Amino acid sequence: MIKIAPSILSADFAHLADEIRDIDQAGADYVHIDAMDGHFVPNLTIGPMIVKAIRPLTELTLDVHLMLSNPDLYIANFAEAGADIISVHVEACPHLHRTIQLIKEKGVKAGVVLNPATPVSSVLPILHEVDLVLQMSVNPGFGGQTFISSTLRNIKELADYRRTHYLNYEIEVDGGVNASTAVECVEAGATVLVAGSAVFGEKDRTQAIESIRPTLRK
Ligand SMILES: O=C(CO)[C@H](O)[C@H](O)COP(=O)(O)O
Repeated sequence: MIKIAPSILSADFAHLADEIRDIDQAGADYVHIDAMDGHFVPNLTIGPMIVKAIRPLTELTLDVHLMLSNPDLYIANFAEAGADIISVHVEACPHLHRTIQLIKEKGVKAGVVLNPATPVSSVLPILHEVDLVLQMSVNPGFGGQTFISSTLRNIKELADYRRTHYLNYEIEVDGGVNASTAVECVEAGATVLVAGSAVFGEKDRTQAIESIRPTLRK
């Protein structure tokens, strides 16, 4: 089954608790939480305090995507706040292996993230250590952007590597995912689809989630 991870970046922050309960009842698998620092990406969003506030509202997996220049400084805070998965950008981690170990030592699943222009070769040495690889299909920082289809090549490469090396990491794709782009992502090998505006921009979240969840699987 393909997992759907609504990104709360597109939620109504004045009613965040209602938005979380709504996607929970609508069949979401993860709550995707984008933490941005105004330095690694040109936007400021969510910190550990918000993750802590969300934690008692749902038993869904809290999938935290750190778009921070120095993620090592904040991993403990996000883990203690209740994150289930913490993902860090390869472009932001000069000591990626150490950062991934730091996440795992906190008892949290570890993910590595690639920007659209980053080659898969940059994460090959860490793929046997991670639970998830997040392929950005837009340049990170904002919701509502157009899907960059050249990133499908990376998804295919990650899926091929997973198969040929008998690994189990999830392949998550984030940015411009909707009912039509979701099909190509899953055909390429993605197993988790992040969707912000395609879920929170719709009134009926059950229908929105089901229209994004393709039935086919590679
Ligand atoms: O990480 C992100 C932006 O950096 C968001 O999760 C992503 O853009 C989701 O929004 P949308 O589905 O509207 O493209």
